[in-house]
Amino acid sequence: MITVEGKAKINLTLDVLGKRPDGYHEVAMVMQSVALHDTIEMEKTEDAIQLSISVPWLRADEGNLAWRAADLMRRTYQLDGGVRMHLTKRIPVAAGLAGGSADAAAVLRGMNELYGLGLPCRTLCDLGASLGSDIPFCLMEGTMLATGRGEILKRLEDMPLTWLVLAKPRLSVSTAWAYQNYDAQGAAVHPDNQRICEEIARGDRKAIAGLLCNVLESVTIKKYEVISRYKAMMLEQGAMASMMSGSGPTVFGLTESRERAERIAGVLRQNTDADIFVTHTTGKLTND
Ligand SMILES: C[C@](O)(CO)[C@H](O)COP(=O)(O)OP(=O)(O)OC[C@H]1O[C@@H](n2ccc(N)nc2=O)[C@H](O)[C@@H]1O
Ligand SMILES: Nc1ncnc2c1ncn2[C@@H]1O[C@H](COP(=O)(O)OP(=O)(O)OP(=O)(O)O)[C@@H](O)[C@H]1O
Repeated sequence: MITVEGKAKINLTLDVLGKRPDGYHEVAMVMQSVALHDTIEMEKTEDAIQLSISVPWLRADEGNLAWRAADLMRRTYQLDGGVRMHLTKRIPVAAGLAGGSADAAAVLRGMNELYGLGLPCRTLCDLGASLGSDIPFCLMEGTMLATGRGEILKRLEDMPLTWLVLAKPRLSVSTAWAYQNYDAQGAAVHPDNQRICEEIARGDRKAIAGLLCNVLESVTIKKYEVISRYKAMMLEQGAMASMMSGSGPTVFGLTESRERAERIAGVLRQNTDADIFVTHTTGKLTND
């Protein structure tokens, strides 16, 4: 039996450059992995794919991205067996943190290892991209500039280790809905991706914090005002900067220390009904 991990991500920036003929949007965004992760135990079976999950409310059948990733590997490489998996879910679902993508990435890695396929990361990324735009990033981890529909990745220097607070309101946002509504309203402010990449290369945490920008934020805030409230609370409590991740609704606040992150988390836990996590940024996984 092996145990694999899938880490959550946050978007330091997210820009939408236009709508494509295939229905996806052309994006340019800086993505960052964080330590909050799901764990999947995996062992070979004769032929079935079996999935159990630590929470009852998430489907454990062929609709689950972990299941679909295992099935994709089995079909693509005509494997002569299946896999039994147990998923310990910690990353909030439909939260803008790529939880499902993280699980799929972990299973792709796990099947590669269990079946001794020896596939390089870039092959797993190509396969992963067919299941979801965020999956290639979840395979690479660290700090990346993502373009195309999010699957074209350029490795950046790892962002300097930064503690952060995550606040997940008790609501879920559909990614497709957020992109669709963006088309109707656009955004007044766009991220400066070139500058943030330069500041990441310099390792200037404060400058990075000053450049956070996500064009989907105003779309989701329009429907769920609570997001602005959590942002304001984090800033009042001394976060360097605060922003919604991905299509939301999770809000993250970057902080100067673990102590500050814990303090902000304490205030949010007392004054809101959001799910609150304290975590930190993590670096690259492979030497691609
Ligand atoms: C919001 C982000 O999480 C930011 O990192 C990603 O762009 C979304 O990545 P994801 O959840 O892996 O998205 P996918 O599963 O590939 O797509 C879900 C839906 O989101 C919309 N979508 C997604 C990515 C993209 N570049 N343009 C889109 O319009 C499409 O309607 C698509 O059907
Ligand atoms: N293993 C999984 N974990 C979480 N959600 C899953 C999983 N498999 C399928 N899903 C479905 O995928 C949808 C999106 O969940 P996910 O947690 O990946 O969203 P997200 O954090 O908003 O992702 P992103 O940031 O990539 O847009 C949910 O509606 C959920 O039912």
